[in-house]
Amino acid sequence: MSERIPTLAELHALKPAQQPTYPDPAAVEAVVRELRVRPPLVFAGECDDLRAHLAQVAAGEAFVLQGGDCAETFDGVTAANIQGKLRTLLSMAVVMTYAAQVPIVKIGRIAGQYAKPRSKDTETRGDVTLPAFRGDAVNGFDFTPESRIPDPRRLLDVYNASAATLNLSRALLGGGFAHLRSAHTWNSDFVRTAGVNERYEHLVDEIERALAFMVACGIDDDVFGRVEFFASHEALLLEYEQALTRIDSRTGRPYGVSGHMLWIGERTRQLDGAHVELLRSVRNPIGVKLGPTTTGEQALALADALDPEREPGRLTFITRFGAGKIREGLPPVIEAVEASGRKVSWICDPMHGNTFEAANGYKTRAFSDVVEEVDGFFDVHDRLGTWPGGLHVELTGDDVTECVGGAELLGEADLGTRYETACDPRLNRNQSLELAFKVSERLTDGRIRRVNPVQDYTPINF
Ligand SMILES: O=C[C@H](O)[C@H](O)COP(=O)(O)O
Ligand SMILES: C=C(OP(=O)(O)O)C(=O)O
Ligand SMILES: [Mn+2]
Repeated sequence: MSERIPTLAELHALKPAQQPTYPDPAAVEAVVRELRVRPPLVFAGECDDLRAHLAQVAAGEAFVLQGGDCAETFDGVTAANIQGKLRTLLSMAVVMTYAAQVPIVKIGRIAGQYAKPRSKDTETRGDVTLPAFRGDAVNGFDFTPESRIPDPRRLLDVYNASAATLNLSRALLGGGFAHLRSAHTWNSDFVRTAGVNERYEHLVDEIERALAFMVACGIDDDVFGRVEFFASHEALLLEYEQALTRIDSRTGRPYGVSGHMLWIGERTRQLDGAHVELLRSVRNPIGVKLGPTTTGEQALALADALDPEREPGRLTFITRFGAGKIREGLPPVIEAVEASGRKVSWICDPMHGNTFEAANGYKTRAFSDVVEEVDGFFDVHDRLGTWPGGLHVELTGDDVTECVGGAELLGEADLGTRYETACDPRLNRNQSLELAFKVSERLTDGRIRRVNPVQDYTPINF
């Protein structure tokens, strides 16, 4: 890990991919100056806590649930929207914890997930071609020439939106919203889907009985009232991320303070690239997305660059091979990393390798492909004797119609009913919960090492 924060000039000299071309460099400098004096959004000590939890994941003693929007939007910073996502994540986590009896490390794709890498620089509608939408952090979603011009002042809006989102999340999760006794209410206005919902209600009934039993035994159930929750996003925009990289006063070492966990995307993980250069300098836990072309050699080189000290919990590989490629493509990558003696966390993103365009033009994913990739992920790890460390998904708290399939049997003709994503199609609440049940079935395959959450994972967490 390099201990010096690279300058923006040094990073730009590395010709970073997927950066906006701002029309006014002076405006960018002014924004960066302003960001540099804003308070950190997260505390470095919290990043250390998450790294410690991820060390347990790498050791096969905990499982990660990481989820949220593909692209957060400024309009989406409302209480209802944030609560909806948290409720979805909490209900998934409770299902997975109860069924699998393994601590679930809860990480949102939230409070910073505003910038998008794109496969094409432009978007064409009819005979009009404009710059692609790159997330609210960069330009506007409206398909007009003015709106698509990158505006650096949006980075200040990202900071403010992230601060507001974190503030509400911290208040809710520390203030009773996440108490296990409330588990029924997280699901109370779900669209009733036969099977999934009943299963959830049944499970929560059992948890309530267990809680009542513990209270009767004299255990204070306040310990089930708080949830540890972490924020993560793709560290894509160098101006924003570098301006929010600070020296921690406790340790004198650099931390990215825009989120607890930062990840490098599939399109920006070049070994000699600017994103690797910036993130190797910070102490946060770091993720790297690995797509279907990844070789064992590349993964190992990334691990050496980003985690030279082999620090437990430092590095997470988020694999997104696609349902049809994971069984062939993932084993050599895991084998190469394992053979080096490294212990990283392996997380499955079953979304990004499974995107396709429906006949009616909607960008979508099939729930069956998502499940197939998750199954492939568990099968590969089972076969290699490695620990399947977690799940990374794009989801929302709303009953949207963006991914086809699932218990509601959404078809391509249904996609237009409620298609609201600003970028990639997300699982809706029912599909998310259904996936949580599938994952917990795989986690209970008789393979998990049972741990005692009270002794091995503090603070107490459901
Ligand atoms: O969220 C991820 C990427 O930005 C997205 O998958 C790219 O999508 P595109 O192919 O529509 O640009
Ligand atoms: C861009 C994303 O993924 P990837 O880098 O894996 O394509 C994403 O997570 O939204
Ligand atoms: Mn996405």
